[in-house]
Amino acid sequence: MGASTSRHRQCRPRQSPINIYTKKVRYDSSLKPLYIYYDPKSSQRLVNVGHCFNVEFEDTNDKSVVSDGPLVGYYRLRQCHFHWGASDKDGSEHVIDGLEYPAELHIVHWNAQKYPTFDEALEHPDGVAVIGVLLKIGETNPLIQSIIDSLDQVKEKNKECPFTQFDLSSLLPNDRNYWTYQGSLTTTPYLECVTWIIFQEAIPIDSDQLQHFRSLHCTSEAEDPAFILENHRAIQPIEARVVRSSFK
Ligand SMILES: COc1ccc(N2C[C@H](O)c3cc(S(N)(=O)=O)sc3S2(=O)=O)cc1
Ligand SMILES: [Zn+2]
Repeated sequence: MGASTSRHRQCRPRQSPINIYTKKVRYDSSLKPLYIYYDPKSSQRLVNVGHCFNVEFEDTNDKSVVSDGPLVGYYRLRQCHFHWGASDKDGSEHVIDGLEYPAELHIVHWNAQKYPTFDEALEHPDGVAVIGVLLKIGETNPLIQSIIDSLDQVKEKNKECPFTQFDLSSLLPNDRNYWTYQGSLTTTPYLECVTWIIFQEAIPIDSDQLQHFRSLHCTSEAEDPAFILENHRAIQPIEARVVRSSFK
């Protein structure tokens, strides 16, 4: 192994996303069920950030949180966003036994019990918790349609619009079995601060709804238009990590 490779391997040992190879997952009976409460009054706005769109939530209080599961303390809801592909053949970031899903929802929380601000939490290995929900092609998803109906207002990069009363908890799968591992942000600066919690059950989206995501612009109003055709990062080496499951 060359010096640069070994240096690379040593300095970024917990990158995301990864392929979850279910035969190598370790069932952990000490993993508790997740406690998730999202108050629809926490949702504030929809923002086109250039590489995706975020639903942003009020995170100056503890009205919307996740706790228990693999977590110590509670983590405050901050934003959720999606990753997708240029076609329905791929688009998820996490891959299950080599199977790529057409999209993936990320629900981002930060450790407000331990750290004073989100920016501070980003600097710590237990600072952020992201719930990942895989999406599969199926029936029209009414919750996602409520977002799509507002996407025209944020077509270009840096545009935002009010987005209130969004019931994010209705987007979660009924089955709460999950995998968990220590990883990173999947966008720059790839900070290794994330406890990943990936639900085993996928939720439905229809192909037309996904096509709407691809119509968003990665360019601002002042630039020649270009589209966010895809925004999923390639899988990363698992290194010395073990993925744990809450189920057998
Ligand atoms: C260093 O400054 C910052 C670092 C990160 C961020 N965020 C936006 C990122 O796009 C991003 C991507 C996340 S993902 N795909 O779930 O791993 S989570 C997340 S974020 O909300 O933390 C903002 C400022
Ligand atoms: Zn993401």
